[in-house]
Amino acid sequence: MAIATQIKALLKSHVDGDDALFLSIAMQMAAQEAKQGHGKLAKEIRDLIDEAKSNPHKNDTTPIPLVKPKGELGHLLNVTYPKLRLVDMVLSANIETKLQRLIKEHKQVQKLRSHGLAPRKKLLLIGPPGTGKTLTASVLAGELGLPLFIVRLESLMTKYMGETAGKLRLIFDAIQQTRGVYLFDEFDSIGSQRGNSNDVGEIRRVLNSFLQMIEQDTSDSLLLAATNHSELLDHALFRRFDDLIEYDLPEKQEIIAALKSKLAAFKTSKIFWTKAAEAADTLSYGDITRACEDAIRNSIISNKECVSHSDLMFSIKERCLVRQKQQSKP
Ligand SMILES: Nc1ncnc2c1ncn2[C@@H]1O[C@H](COP(=O)(O)OP(=O)(O)OP(=O)(O)O)[C@@H](O)[C@H]1O
Repeated sequence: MAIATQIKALLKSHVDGDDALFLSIAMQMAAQEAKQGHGKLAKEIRDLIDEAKSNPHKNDTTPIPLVKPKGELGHLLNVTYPKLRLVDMVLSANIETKLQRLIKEHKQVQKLRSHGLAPRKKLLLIGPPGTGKTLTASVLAGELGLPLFIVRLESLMTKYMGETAGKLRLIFDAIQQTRGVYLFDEFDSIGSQRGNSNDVGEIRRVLNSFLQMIEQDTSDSLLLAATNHSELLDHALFRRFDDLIEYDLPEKQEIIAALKSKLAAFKTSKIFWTKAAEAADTLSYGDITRACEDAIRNSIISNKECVSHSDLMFSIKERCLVRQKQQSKP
């Protein structure tokens, strides 16, 4: 049977991501077993080595098999397999740099680990609605070939708040067991420092459980928390995250890029992009997406072959009115 030093060497080569050394130690073990008369075991090890050689890990982002949470976990997590890429987003230079760095770190996780380091993996995403926080989670999952798990907060925060810490435990066990991108959307409902006076003690307990679990997490999963209300977050939370990404409404050039990208699926006649961007300057990316979809939909329904400048301006103005009404609500 294999001796402890060989097992140690095997594990070390695995941690270092040194496949050649791993297989060579395994070959030595097969030879040793054969010498000791364990022919069947030796053959089984050699067959496994042959299989590993003919099917090497291509890189660290080999897609993992499809998973679907079952039982209680199925109520808490919603899984998808996004195919989106960074190029599908319009990004400020600052956010793009941060996301590219994160993707590189996760694609080269073994290299970092061989130096005793871990990739950045706990991100706090803050910013107004429709500015790309959820889209970022999809893009990271798409770029890394990982499943995206969105935590269903309405199932987590039941009226029986005492159950919430147990449910959080289930989620953190899944984070450990299944590598993926895990998004806690509307995170302020857990991370808030306030709460109404009845449940403030319970919310505090849930927050403390979350803080403990995030601190103890040693998985290779990415853990994202997104909120539109960073001002409500407990200050203790900020330092538990490896990076903070701040989203904002798009600037003029970003609006133009978003309009062009969202209209790309349909023909357009001459559009005055700067004028359209000026009209849309209070809108989020989410609103711009809807305005473009409205304009395309209207053109199709009216049997037009393309979206004209006035069609687009009409849809943008409609969206601006919706936004104004939302903002005037108390
Ligand atoms: N940076 C972006 N580039 C291109 N499209 C974007 C971008 N951000 C958002 N969108 C578009 O807007 C839609 C809504 O964005 P998303 O759901 O990511 O917003 P959010 O910040 O998570 O909002 P909320 O806080 O309301 O959940 C996306 O599905 C996408 O079509």
